[in-house]
Order: sequence, then structure tokens, then C-alpha cells
Amino acid sequence: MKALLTFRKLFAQQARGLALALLLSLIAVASGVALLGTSGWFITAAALTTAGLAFNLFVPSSMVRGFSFIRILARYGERLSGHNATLKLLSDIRGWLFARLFPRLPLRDRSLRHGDLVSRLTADVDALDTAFLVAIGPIVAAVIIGLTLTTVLGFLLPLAAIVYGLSFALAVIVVPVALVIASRTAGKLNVARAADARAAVLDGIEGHADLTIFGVLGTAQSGFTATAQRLSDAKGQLSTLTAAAGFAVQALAAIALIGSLWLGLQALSADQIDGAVLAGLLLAILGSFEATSAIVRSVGKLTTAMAAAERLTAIAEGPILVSDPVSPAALPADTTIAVNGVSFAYDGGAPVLSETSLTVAPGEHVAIVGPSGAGKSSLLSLLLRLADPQAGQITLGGTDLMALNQADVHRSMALLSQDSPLFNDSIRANLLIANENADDDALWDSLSSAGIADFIRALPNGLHTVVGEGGRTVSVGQARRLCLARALLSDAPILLLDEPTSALDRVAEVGFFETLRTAARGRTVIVVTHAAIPDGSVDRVVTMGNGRLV
Ligand SMILES: Nc1ncnc2c1ncn2[C@@H]1O[C@H](COP(=O)(O)OP(=O)(O)OP(=O)(O)O)[C@@H](O)[C@H]1O
Repeated sequence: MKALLTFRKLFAQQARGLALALLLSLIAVASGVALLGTSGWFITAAALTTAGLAFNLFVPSSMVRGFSFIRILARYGERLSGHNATLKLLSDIRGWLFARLFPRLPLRDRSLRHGDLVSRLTADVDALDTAFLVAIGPIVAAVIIGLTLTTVLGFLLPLAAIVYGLSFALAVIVVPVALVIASRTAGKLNVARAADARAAVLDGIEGHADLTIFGVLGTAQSGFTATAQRLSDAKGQLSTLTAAAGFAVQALAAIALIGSLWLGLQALSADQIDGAVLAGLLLAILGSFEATSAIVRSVGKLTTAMAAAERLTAIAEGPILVSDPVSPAALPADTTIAVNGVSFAYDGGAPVLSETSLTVAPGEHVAIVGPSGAGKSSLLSLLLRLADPQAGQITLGGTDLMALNQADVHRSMALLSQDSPLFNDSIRANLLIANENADDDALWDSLSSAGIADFIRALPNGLHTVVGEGGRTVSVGQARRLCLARALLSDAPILLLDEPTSALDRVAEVGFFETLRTAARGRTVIVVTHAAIPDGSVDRVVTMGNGRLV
């Protein structure tokens, strides 16, 4: 519940729409109760009056029509305003979540799988709509109806008011609270297992080719069936608890009805109440319990919403690894990079860099080589300020990186990483990410420099060709060249390249380094590579080993 309260400010922004929905839901339930009550009174009174001659049929029949009309309109309006406010609320929650997620990427909690994150951003946010739409609103409406009917009964049948009031309070407050307490674990399990199932689907789709080739598709399928079974067990647990609560509410409705009937008949024989009024009251009691069955169904979902809220706040309140300074320094014009005695480890782990130092002059092309795991990519991350060193200092033009805004640092450095992605969009749109103002000439220049212009020219749709999810419709080597073209298109004076040739054959690799030499002339280049670097393609090669440059 505490996690759900994190969203109270966003709920408050939609307070008007939600309050209107609540008011209309109240009117709908009240008209339903009044409709049944009036009908019971009307039919009984008409039957008790000889041939209906002495009974004014006009007023009650118009009341019945009026209440049913009001009920229909109120229900329609409630759905309209409730859903409208809830959809706005969900969109606010998504915006809120994304704003908190981005500064926290990459997440410190490495156990968070891709599918799990997707699940949190979609299904968990959706689960929050139940918090108001199907739980809080109906409960508030039912409490008001229950209090009103208890007061009316208090005047007409005081003893029945006690029986009804107690039964209704148990049905609307005690049973839902007990259901929430009893189904907390089942709610959490539901959300976690639904996320497992989504992650398993994503893993299966992504790894389908490898699973087929290694002949383990059957094993993967049975793993997925077991995941689906665990989800269905969790759903089953929740449904059983909800059904038990539903039974308790129906039993309380029966107690309220039979108790009121018994007390009402005694009052009738003692001439303390009119028969028609009694029939109306009994039907109104029945009508008021209709509101409670919706509550039980929705409260069952409330625990799922609470668990979803906990998962969302877990990522939204996670630690921010790198933050901007309060009063940032201006970005210096000088692009000299100086790494001075930097030591770095990931989140309390083993040291990755130990007192590393390196100076790269503006326009210099430097290659960093060394064994796998030596810390080369980590050094690039520190240069981009995706993490901060625990000791030492990195400066850009003499200014400490930690004194600069991250956005300024990123404006001066373009990155081609080992896994730079192509987005499911046109080649043009993929390139413009690096420089949205670039014209077609600039696009073709960068494509030529990356050695892929001829291939694009030969495509029927040229720059407008859509590359598919993750660049599936082009080869891995072509995708790398498109990413290089994107890096070259940016205005950044410093290019950081991490294993840019990992997907290229030797001929293409040699061609790539030659291209880089000329295409990035005038810019600083730091390239991390395992490739044998052709002579003359960089100014300097430094070797990294055991977290130090040697
Ligand atoms: N995000 C991370 N969290 C924790 N440890 C990490 C993280 N990224 C890398 N490491 C660890 O830091 C060490 C250095 O990794 P890094 O990727 O910098 O090496 P590398 O020299 O670039 O290796 P490769 O040539 O294989 O790409 C490795 O032991 C790796 O396991």
C-alpha cells in the first residue's frame, strides 16, 4: 500500500475526473437501490390496493422510469470520466517512470532482465488502473449507500438497521480488508510469475534459432510450459481467495435480508410499518448488496496493483550512478583528454582500472589494445561519464568531467560501441539520430566514408529503406558500417569506437581502418580493438593489461 501511495501526487492531478467518476458511480448505485426499492413498494402497494383504484399509479411509475434512466446515464458517464481520468493517469505514470528510469540507466541491479523491465513498464503500469477504477471508487460509493440505507432503516425499522448495518459493514470493509491481507502473497506471485512468462517469451523469440540448432527447443518448450503452469497456479490461488470472499459477502447479504424480513414481519403484524414500504426496503437491501460483489472482484486485483506499484518504485527509486553538478562548468573549447591516476571498480567489485593514466591530444588517433576483460570498454564508459572513477581524475580541456553537464560531455563525444543498435526505422532516420539537421549530402558523405554508400544506393528505397528490428534486414557487417556512418555524421570532435570491426572480415577490417584514418581526420579518435591494426592507420597504440595502460 505504501508503494501505491508513491503515486498519490499523480492521482491528485486527475482528482477532478476521478471525483466526477466517483459521484456518478454513487448516483448509479443509489438509483439502482432506489429503483428496486420503489419498484417493490409500487408493485406491492398496487397489489394491496383493490384494483389499484385508490392508488396513484402515476408518481411511482414515473419514479421507476426516472431512476432507471438516471442509472443508465450515470453509469455511462461514470465509465466515460473514470476511464478518461484513468488513461490520463496511466500516461502520467509512464512519463514519471521514464523520467526516473533514464538517469538510472544502466541499472545497478543487473539481475533485472530485459523482459522484466519491459514487463514493469507495460503490464505493471496497467495494473495500477485497478487501484482507483475498480477498487477505491466502488468501495467509497458502497460505504455511502450503506450509511444512507442504514439511516433510513433506523427510522423505519430500528432493529433491522442494526442487522443490515453490521452485515453491510462486514461485507464492504471487513471482508475486502481480510481479502487484501490474505491475498498479498498471491498478488505478488501473480505479478512476478506474469513477468517471468513475458521474459520467457522474449528469451524464446530472441534465442529461437540457437535453441533449434542445438536441438533443445523441446526443453525450452517444457520450461515455458512450467512457467505458464506456475502463473496459472498463482492465478488459481488468487481466484480461490476472491471466490471465498464473494461467498462471505453473499452469506452476509442473506443474513441482512432474512434478518430484516423477520424483524420487518414482526413490525408489520404490530402495525408499525406499511407492507408496501417493507417490500420496498427489502428490495433496496438486496440492491445495495449488488454494489459489494464488484468490490470483492476488484479488491482481488488490488493486491496485484500493490505488487506492481512495489516493482515500479523499486526501479524509480533506485540509485542514480552519475548526476550532474549543481553549477556545471562551461564546456571547454580545448578537447585534450587527460586520464590521471584513475582507479575504478563496478559497485564494490574487484578493481577494473588501477591508477591508469593516458593523455590524448586533440586530433590524435589512439588505439587501445589488450586482452579480454582488461578494462578497455570500462575506460570508454568513464570517458563518456556513464560511471565515475573512485580515485583519480579525467579532464576534458583541463576541466574535470565531473564538473561538466553529462549532456555537454556527450555533445563532444560520439560513440560506436560493440552493441550500438540500429532502430526499426529507415536508414535515414537511423543516421539522423546523430545529427538531426544533417542534409542528404552530409548523409551520403558519411555513408561513403563508412564504405556503405554503394550498397544503400543499390537498394530500391535507398535512404528510405526500413532496416527492421535491430537491423535484421541488413548483414551484421553492414549494420556496423551504418553505425559508423552515424558516428561520423555527428559533429562531435571526439570519436570513441569500441570493437568497431568485430563483425568484419580481414579485408573489410583493413578497409575500415583506412576509411577511419581519412574520414575522422581532424577529430580525436580512441579505438578499442582486438584487431591487428594496419600500419599507419593510428598515431599511437597503447596496451592495457591488469587495469593499467602499459
Ligand atoms: N556493468 C558491469 N558491471 C560489473 N562488472 C562489469 C561491468 N562491465 C564490465 N565489467 C567487468 O569489468 C571487467 C572489465 O571489463 P571490460 O568490458 O571493460 O573489458 P574489456 O577489456 O573491454 O574486455 P573485452 O575486450 O572482452 O570487451 C571485466 O571483468 C567485466 O566482467
